[in-house]
Amino acid sequence: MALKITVIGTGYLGATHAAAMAELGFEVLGLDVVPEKIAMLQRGEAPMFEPGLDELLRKHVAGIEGSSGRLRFTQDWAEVGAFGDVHFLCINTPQKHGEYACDMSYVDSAIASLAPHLTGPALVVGKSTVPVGSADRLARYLADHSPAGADAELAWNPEFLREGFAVQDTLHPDRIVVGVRSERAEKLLREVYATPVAEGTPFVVTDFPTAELVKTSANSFLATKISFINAMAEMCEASGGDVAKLAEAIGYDDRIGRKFLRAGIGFGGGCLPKDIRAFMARAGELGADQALTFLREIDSINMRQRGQMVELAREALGGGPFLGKRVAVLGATFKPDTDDVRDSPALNVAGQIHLQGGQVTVYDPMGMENARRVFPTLGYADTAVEAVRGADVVLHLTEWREFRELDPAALGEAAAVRLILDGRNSLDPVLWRKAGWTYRAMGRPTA
Ligand SMILES: NC(=O)C1=CN([C@@H]2O[C@H](COP(=O)(O)OP(=O)(O)OC[C@H]3O[C@@H](n4cnc5c(N)ncnc54)[C@H](O)[C@@H]3O)[C@@H](O)[C@H]2O)C=CC1
Ligand SMILES: O=C(O)[C@H]1O[C@H](OP(=O)(O)OP(=O)(O)OC[C@H]2O[C@@H](n3ccc(=O)[nH]c3=O)[C@H](O)[C@@H]2O)[C@H](O)[C@@H](O)[C@@H]1O
Repeated sequence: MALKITVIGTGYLGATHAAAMAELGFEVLGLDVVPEKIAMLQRGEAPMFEPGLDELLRKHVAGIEGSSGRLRFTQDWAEVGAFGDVHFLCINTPQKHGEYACDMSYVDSAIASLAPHLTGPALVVGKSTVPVGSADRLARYLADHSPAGADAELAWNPEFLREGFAVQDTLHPDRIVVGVRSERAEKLLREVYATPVAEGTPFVVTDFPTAELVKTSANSFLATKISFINAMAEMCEASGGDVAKLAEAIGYDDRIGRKFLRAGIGFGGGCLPKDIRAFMARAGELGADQALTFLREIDSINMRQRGQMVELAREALGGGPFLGKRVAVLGATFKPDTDDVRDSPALNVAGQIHLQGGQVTVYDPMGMENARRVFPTLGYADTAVEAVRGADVVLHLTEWREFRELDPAALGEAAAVRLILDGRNSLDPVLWRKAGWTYRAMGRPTA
């Protein structure tokens, strides 16, 4: 009989994981503590914008005409405890307020709610990104707080999906990593992931600390590539070089690779920034000073990029205060193809200029609702052209395809001054300059 799977926490990761598990043929029950999310999911609607997810939900959510009926959602812990053979934890692990460390309270609370309801045999599988050592602590908690007959066991299975590609990444991952303490746990996880493994996805079996560290080091490496290229952008800026050409040229070396070498306002989102900070905090606790010092530099280069963008805008406007200047901001999400504005470099830059007296108007194809909620005092427009109307400078801060397809000539009619700063190094300078715009990007020649 097919395994029964529960997914606890149905946000960006969990909603996708639940739908993907149903697609792989399992009976799935998702749980969240936010009633609005459950209500949306029960209607087959994703609680966020993620390409392809609504379609996958509608294909499987029970009660929707023509669906497989394999996917249901609930708020009832007893139902979840009794339902599953494998319980995936997809709970948020944000940065603690005012500290670098990871806030594990949401995961702790979810395990505390689940444990007493488990019926055996039950495998609880952590997917959240956590500080190394957490799985060991949670395994002990589970052993102490689940009913004896439940035979409950913990495994750790970090997730590597990217927002914007979440469905594809979940169904066809680069690799599957599992931290396990028994053959039973490994066997169950091999059963869960039999389809991608049969398609050739590597299945890496390891211990708890390694599984936890694989996740945080993978994100740290990605962050390192971005901060490296941003440091090179500074060198290019100082010497007249072109960081886009430099990235292309070094990227042809297979050992370096071309991905994650786009210079600009740096990385944001609900993961990379908080994950490297949590890694730093944990490195500090463990006395791993090299790791701490190294990651601190990656983080500070990244945060500096946002300030650099503000200074570039100030300089382009002739220096001095932003007071009375009209600034159009294209992009609010932390990257394209998502509505996620968590720790968004674009909103951060927009906010800094606004707080310094600039009259900022933001437009984003998908992130307007979330941006308005977290930054209600910024100005917002319904289209790119409206945002640009009367602007003294245009900042391109999230590289949506819609912005690459804009007609610079038409936009020029709306702007007061044809001045564009490309914070994502992804517009075509030739096209914009041809239409009479002054185009500037960090680490690129001025003309
Ligand atoms: N968003 C992403 O692309 C990826 C996220 N991750 C990791 O996955 C974890 C989850 O991240 P997201 O999905 O982005 O966060 P999220 O905030 O979108 O989703 C977390 C969900 O857990 C729910 N929740 C909180 N406390 C709960 C409790 N006690 N019981 C049941 N549900 C509870 C929340 O209501 C929320 O819906 C984090 O550790 C993150 O670092 C890992 C890889 C990719
Ligand atoms: O742990 C997580 O949650 C996830 O974090 C990242 O995924 P994601 O946050 O969706 O976004 P990325 O595509 O990695 O982009 C992160 C940030 O880096 C920026 N970036 C990316 C690439 C680049 O060349 N330059 C650059 O500034 C993006 O604009 C964005 O702000 C990782 O890529 C995933 O593998 C991981 O699972």
